[in-house]
Amino acid sequence: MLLTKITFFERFEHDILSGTKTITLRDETESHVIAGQTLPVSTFETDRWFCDIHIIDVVPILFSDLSDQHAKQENMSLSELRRVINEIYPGLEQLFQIQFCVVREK
Ligand SMILES: CC(=O)Nc1ccn([C@@H]2O[C@H](CO)[C@@H](O)[C@H]2O)c(=O)n1
Repeated sequence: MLLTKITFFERFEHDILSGTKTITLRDETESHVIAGQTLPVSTFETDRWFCDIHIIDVVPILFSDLSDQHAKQENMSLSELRRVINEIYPGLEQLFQIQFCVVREK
């Protein structure tokens, strides 16, 4: 079943809107989006809509294969990215990289 919306933690809103965060790494349950889809984005905390994103692609990626390139696309250092993912998805190895661009803003 395709997702019809996606949420992000509020603390990433600025980076998403400024275009410095262009990927998100999710678990399998949150990976059901496809290239070409446009999705409304809201904050996880209060479900406040703040933009629409266009999905560029979705590819599987292992936690252990994360590189500086992924971190750069998250506007973080690699150690920061690994720590953030470990907090959200403790011990999870199989992730999915969703690449996106913002197409409409609040
Ligand atoms: C419930 C919900 O909203 N979940 C998530 C899950 C992930 N992320 C961000 O994606 C990147 C890799 O995981 C990091 O920047 C994360 O913080 C997010 O913002 N929100």
